[in-house]
Amino acid sequence: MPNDALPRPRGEKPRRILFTGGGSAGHVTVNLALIPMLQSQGWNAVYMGSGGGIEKQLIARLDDVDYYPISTGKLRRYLDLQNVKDPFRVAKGVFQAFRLIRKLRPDVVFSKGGFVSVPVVLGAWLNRVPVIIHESDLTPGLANRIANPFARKVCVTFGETVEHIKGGKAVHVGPIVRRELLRGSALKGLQWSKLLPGKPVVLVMGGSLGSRRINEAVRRNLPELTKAYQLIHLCGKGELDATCDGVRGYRQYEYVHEELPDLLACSELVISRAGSNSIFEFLTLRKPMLLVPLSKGASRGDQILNAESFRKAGYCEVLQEEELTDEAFLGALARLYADREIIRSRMRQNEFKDPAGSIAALIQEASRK
Ligand SMILES: CC(=O)N[C@H]1[C@@H](OP(=O)(O)OP(=O)(O)OC[C@H]2O[C@@H](n3ccc(=O)[nH]c3=O)[C@H](O)[C@@H]2O)O[C@H](CO)[C@@H](O)[C@@H]1O
Repeated sequence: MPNDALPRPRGEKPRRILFTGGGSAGHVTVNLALIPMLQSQGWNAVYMGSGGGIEKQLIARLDDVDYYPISTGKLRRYLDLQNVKDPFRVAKGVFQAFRLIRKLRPDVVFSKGGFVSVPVVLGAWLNRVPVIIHESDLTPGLANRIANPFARKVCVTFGETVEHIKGGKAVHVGPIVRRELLRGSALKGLQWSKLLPGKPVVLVMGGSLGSRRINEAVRRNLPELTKAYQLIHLCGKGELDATCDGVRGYRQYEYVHEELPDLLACSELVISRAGSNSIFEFLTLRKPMLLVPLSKGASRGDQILNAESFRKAGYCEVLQEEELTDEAFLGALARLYADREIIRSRMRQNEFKDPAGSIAALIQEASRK
């Protein structure tokens, strides 16, 4: 924990904002986009998350953001011995968050959700610090549903989400996309991945943690896939497969950071899970997508709804996990490639009006009250 966690007299400049959110990158990347923007407007940003989660690693890559780890428990939907211990961990987290927030005295808390955010929201509420929540999925996650009564506003990415948010707190702002993603260079992407110009590149991204189902489908079909495409496969931590290393036109990486903009720029199509941040990034960059949403058995089914909304808008092909045969997979990708221009023209009709600016305005407003 940083040493400068000292009380700060109210009214002293700059204003301080406490961010939280974690568990997977999808609960952090919105914060990664907002933090530099708010810092440039004079805010002092601090972060509260778990001691060992991905949020800690991702926030460490930013300048001037002090990180405060707290105890946290997972909100599981399945039976597990940890379920007995976790309520105690969450209670400890609430206590830690309460004390830290009393010390740090932020003007406002911005929560991107994920299980680690619940103690922080409660700690803020107990200190009477205004809370703004962000929900990027079509239906709210469990953490955000628990946090809703303690929040002033809930910013949402999908228009359809407004009706799922209780208390009339929803504000439809649209997707928050990291600015650097818009500045990719196709040439650099090809050079970095050592792929060739002229043959279409498909980027495979199974969400921030990777997806075994997608990884297996891609690797099983490599001989067929590499006839038509080159592949950049972001397969998730611990999911590299050394037996595919020499395959011509195939590159695999566990997770990429600053290379992602260039890799996206050189990709014609994307195969992905249907995590909300990822698919809105692909939409913003006009990348036709083949989506394989996480099944209801393994989640609350939010990705199925995210994917269905994009399918209706004509941005993607969708295959449910149980439909993921080799024939269906290759067929859907071939259709996507054939339809890529029409899909891109539909995507071009979709313009979002400064979502990050709308959130900044809500943050300013909440911090004044
Ligand atoms: C298994 C699980 O619980 N998944 C949830 C999680 O997904 P997940 O954490 O995968 O979230 P998203 O797909 O929304 O976002 C992933 C983020 O990681 C980034 N990225 C990914 C790979 C990489 O190599 N480099 C990189 O920077 C992407 O650009 C994106 O910004 O949060 C999403 C948003 O609430 C939900 O929709 C998902 O259902």
